[in-house]
Amino acid sequence: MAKAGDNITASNANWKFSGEMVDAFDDHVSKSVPLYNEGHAQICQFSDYFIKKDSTVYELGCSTGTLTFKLFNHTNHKQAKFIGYDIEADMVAKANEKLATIGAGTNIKFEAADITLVDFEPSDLVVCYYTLQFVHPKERQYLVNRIYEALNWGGAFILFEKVRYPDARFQDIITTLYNDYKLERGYSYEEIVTKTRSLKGILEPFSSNANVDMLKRAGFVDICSIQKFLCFEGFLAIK
Ligand SMILES: C[S@@+](CC[C@H](N)C(=O)[O-])C[C@H]1O[C@@H](n2cnc3c(N)ncnc32)[C@H](O)[C@@H]1O
Repeated sequence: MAKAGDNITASNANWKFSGEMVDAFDDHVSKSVPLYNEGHAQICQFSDYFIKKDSTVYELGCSTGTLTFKLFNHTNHKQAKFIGYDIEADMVAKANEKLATIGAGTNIKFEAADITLVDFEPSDLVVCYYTLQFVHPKERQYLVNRIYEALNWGGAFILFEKVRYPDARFQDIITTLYNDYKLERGYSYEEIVTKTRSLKGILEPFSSNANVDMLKRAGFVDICSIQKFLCFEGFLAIK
């Protein structure tokens, strides 16, 4: 195991969202994902158009629940139902610990579940914030199809993903600039390489176009890009 920054250790092709990672996660993700907090704020602003008093709202891959809490705190519709799923029981335990301390009542629920297997109820808003990239490509289209099916007419799917660029020159430039971004945030060369190696076969970004094509194949017609910084992009798709 080698250092991947923020007290996280990792090894080749073996990145994990469990164990020691859980306590370090909030710090690590907000430092390593550009515009992490700004993306959350933007999603809260968009959510005003979709969350109603009888809505069900999903966060798929909720980790420690940070975004679900922000959505709940932001909305005027506290009666709406918020469901956060994460495949890692350790992450869900942390989210539930936070839920117990803020006492948000029973409208927020965190559950350990594989989002490729859960049955979704009709929903007005589904958010996947840097999660779909960890779902194996063979499962991804099927999951997005089911998200589309679960959405009520007029409901939204907000998808943020690490993305690839359409040709080698752009990809090369962006990868180098993202490495610079991490160096500027205090990560060492060793930590940056360790993390990159640990994500082999685990984080598989699609290009921007491939994400849009996947959304279209699922049935979405109205799709727009809502944020982009280097290789990090957010999409809003409305059913
Ligand atoms: C980068 S984190 C998401 C960050 C979070 N949305 C936020 O705003 O802080 C990705 C999360 O997706 C979860 N995940 C990956 N594959 C999953 C799956 N098949 N089902 C549920 N959760 C999954 C991981 O356990 C991890 O907690």
